[in-house]
Formats: sequence, C-alpha cells, structure tokens
Amino acid sequence: MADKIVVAGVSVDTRHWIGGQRVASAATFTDNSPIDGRPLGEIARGGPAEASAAIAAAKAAFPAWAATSRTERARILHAVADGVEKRIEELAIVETNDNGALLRSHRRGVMPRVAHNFRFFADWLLKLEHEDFETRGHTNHVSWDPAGPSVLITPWNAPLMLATWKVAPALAAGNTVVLKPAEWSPLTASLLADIAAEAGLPAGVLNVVQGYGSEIGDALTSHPDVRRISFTGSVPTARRIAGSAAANLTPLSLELGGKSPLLVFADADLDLAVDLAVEQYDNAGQVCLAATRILVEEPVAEEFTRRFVEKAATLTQGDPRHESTDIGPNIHPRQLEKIDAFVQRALAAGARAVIGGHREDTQYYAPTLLTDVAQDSEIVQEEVFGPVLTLQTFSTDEEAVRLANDTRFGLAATLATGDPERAERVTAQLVAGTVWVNCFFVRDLQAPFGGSRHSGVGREGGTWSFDFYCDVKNTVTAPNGWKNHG
Ligand SMILES: NC(=O)C1=CN([C@@H]2O[C@H](COP(=O)(O)OP(=O)(O)OC[C@H]3O[C@@H](n4cnc5c(N)ncnc54)[C@H](O)[C@@H]3O)[C@@H](O)[C@H]2O)C=CC1
Ligand SMILES: O=C(O)/C=C/C=C(\O)C(=O)O
Repeated sequence: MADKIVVAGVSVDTRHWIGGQRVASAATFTDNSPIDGRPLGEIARGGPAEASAAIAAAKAAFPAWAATSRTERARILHAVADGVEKRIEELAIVETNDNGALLRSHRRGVMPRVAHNFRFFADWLLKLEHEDFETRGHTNHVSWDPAGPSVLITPWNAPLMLATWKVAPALAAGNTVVLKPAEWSPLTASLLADIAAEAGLPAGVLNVVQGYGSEIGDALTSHPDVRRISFTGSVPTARRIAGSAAANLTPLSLELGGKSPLLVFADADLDLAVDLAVEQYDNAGQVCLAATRILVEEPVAEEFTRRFVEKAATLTQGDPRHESTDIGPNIHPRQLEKIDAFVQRALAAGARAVIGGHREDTQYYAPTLLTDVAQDSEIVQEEVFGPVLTLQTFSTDEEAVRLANDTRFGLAATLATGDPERAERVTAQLVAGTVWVNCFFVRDLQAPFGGSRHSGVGREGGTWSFDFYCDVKNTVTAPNGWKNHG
C-alpha cells in the first residue's frame, strides 16, 4: 500500500495518525469517488489493535493536555483554524472528490465553517463560566474539568464539518481525541491530522484511525479508558454503540437520523415556501436535518406543487466540481440502491412521482417528489437519505401538528407561515430539537443542537458541548473557607 495518494493534486496520507506518528495497517480498503466511482486509493484498514493503540496514545497525552491552560488550548485551536483557512481550497477539492458534495459549497460554506468550529469553541472556552451562588452563606462554584479520551465517530455526508463540530469542543474541553471518520469519506480527517500537528497540537492529543464500522468501532466504543463517545450516523449503529458503551457506562452523545417536516400554511409566502422545499435537495438529500416531509395546507397545495415543479426543473444535476451544479451524486452505489428501493416500494404501494422516481445512473438519483403517500407508509416514516421528498396535505393546525409529530424521529421542523402567533402556537407543540420559522439551516454554534426520540440523545453546541465533554464539578466552600474546619 502506498503511504500517500494524490487527489486532484493534493497529497493525502492514507495511514492512521496515532500518537503523532503515521501508522500503517496490514489490511486496506478502497476509497472510491462518488463522482464517477473511480478508486481514489487504498486506505489503512484498522481493527482492534489500531483502536487500542490510538486510545493508549490519547490516554498518555491526556494529563498534559488537560493541564494546559485554557488560553494556550485556545491559542492552539485558533492556530488549527488558521491552518484550515490556509488550506480551504485543498480541503474543498479533496472533500468533493471523496464524498461528492458540491465544490462551491465546500469552498464558500463548509470549509470556512470547519475553521469557525475551532475558533468558536476556542473563544467559548475562554468565557465559559457559571456565576457563583450561595447556599446558607456557603459559596457554590461550578467548573468544567477535562474528562479524558473521547471517541468521535462521524458520517460521510459532511465529513470534515461534522468531525470538527465534535473535535473542536472535545479538544477545547481539555480532552484527547480518537476520531474515526466514515469509510466512504476518510480523506479530509487525515488532512486535519496534518494541520493540527503543524499548528502545534501535541502528539497523541488528536488521533485519527480509519476502518470499517464495527470492525474497528466495537473496540473503540467498548474500551474502558474511553470517557466520552460522540456519534453522528444511523439509528441501528447508535444502538450498537450504546450497547458496547453500556459495559463501562461511558457517556454518549448521539446525533441520529430525521424525517423532519416542512409545514406550509395557507398564509405563507408561497415563493419562500417553495424555495425552502427545493432546498431540501441540497447535498443530494444527504442531510440529517432535511425536511423531507412537506405538509401543505389544502387550499394552497395545488399552487404550491405547481411552483415547486417549476422551481425544481431549474436545478442542474451533475458533476459536483462544476460551479453550475446544484445536485451532485449520492455517496455510494449501495446508498443509491437503498434510495431507489425505498422509492420503488412507495410507487408499488400507490405513491405517485410528481417528479423523478428513478435513478439517473449508478451514482445519481433524480430529485423526486412523491404524493399519494399514506402517513403510516414506509416512505413517510423512514429516513431515505437521498433526494426524495413526500408531499401530504392538511386542513387544520391540529392535523398539521399531528402529522408532523407522527414519526419516531424529532430532529428538526420548518414552518412557512405569515402569522407569528400561529408560528408560536404550532412550534410549542412540535417534537423537534430545532425549529426554523420561514428559514432553514440557519445554524449558530452557541445553540443547542440535537434530536428528540430516535433522532438522538443529548445536545451539543456552546455550553452544552462543554457540559457533555467535561466532568462538571460543583465546589461548595464554607463561609470562612478552609479555616472553617480549623
Ligand atoms: N444522522 C446523520 O447525519 C446520518 C444518518 N445516516 C443514516 O444512516 C443510513 C446508513 O448509513 P451508514 O453509512 O451505514 O451509517 P452508519 O451509522 O453505519 O455510519 C456512520 C459511522 O458509524 C461508523 N460505524 C458503523 N458501525 C459502527 C460500530 N459498530 N461502532 C462504531 N462505529 C460504527 C461508520 O464507520 C461511520 O463512521 C443512511 O442511509 C442514513 O439514513 C448516515 C450518515 C449520517
Ligand atoms: O451542525 C450542523 O450545522 C449541521 C449538521 C448536519 C448534520 O448533522 C447532517 O447533515 O448530518
């Protein structure tokens, strides 16, 4: 196996990064580009041995990193952000080749956000405090102590953005990290390891191991030296991780799937509502937050559908490296098969494809809108993770809320309405970690982020991230301090 591959002119090390060293594995796996299925290279395929080595390195590096002052930790995280900013173009081009998402989004939105993830949590660390309070003259002081080695397991739909949304707060908290990126998109995590080392992050503080799901994952998540596990991905994998973490009672943060609704009320600005709906095809529908169930109030349903079809027809599907492309490929032929199977079962059950309903080839799926779908049908209840939306109608606010809440998920909801009171009333009744009113995907890192029900466990973001990654401590001091006990 070659130690390095070159992807669109960028050299990427294909080995693990453990304790500040590149480490090869005897086994490898092939990483293919979703753009055309071509192999990008052979990647080191870790297992229990690599998992143990990475956790040992994280454990060894922990005391010194935990003892590093907040200002020094923040300084190094800002230096990582500087390194990301210097390499935005390289990161963007590698990520697009590896996961197929749009190059223009990576350049302008995603990679700047990666840098921001580091800057934000570095700055938040410096202002993290809880005002002291008194109990019968005693002072309560709250502090956030580093917890220890943290295992971070991330998916392929937004690889570096979702990885750094976990890596940055974990490092800011004073924890050391073992990051395992998804096997379908491992490359930018390796570049991050280089950037972090160049920024002065000490050896062993960030470790990156690659490998297939449970082959390496079980050893990472069941290890007794791991103090935190944060995972973004599917519900079945979350169950398995929770099972293996249970033996050690390792605290978990789980950000899982969604089947979020977009509620379009008759009083909405219909053009805005249509824009919000068409936006759900972003990243070829591979977004956990996507509002894939469009619920439209009966009187405007026909007009909404007409305008939606018109707008969707303006989308360009194709090579994600081209500036004019709006929808790229799906991550893997297996994912495409899964998407198509969902759609064909829905059509067989009586759904009607207003647009799409078929694959374009082995990597691209036609943007699809399905109507005549039953609330209890698979296509309405299960996450497809492709460019597939359903449309249902409702007649009253009560019905809208009932339909919106009637899945096992609860990640997000989007409302289009011209009535602020209705927005407030409906929002209060929705089960969702995030509700957007007349907007979508406006994200602030200080906001709590996560899902209810099967969409997740816990919240990350701002202080919530530190609450998760740290051992939160309350110190109660008697009125006369230590002198009180002589
Ligand atoms: N919430 C989200 O953002 C995401 C949701 N999904 C959903 O999951 C479906 C399947 O996609 P997959 O790639 O199979 O998701 P997955 O949940 O299996 O994979 C996500 C990550 O978990 C890792 N993993 C798998 N098994 C593991 C184990 N036993 N221990 C530790 N880590 C393990 C994978 O290697 C990858 O890094 C998608 O169709 C979509 O519905 C997938 C990716 C992201
Ligand atoms: O943190 C964000 O801003 C976005 C998160 C998106 C996902 O978790 C996803 O698409 O899987």
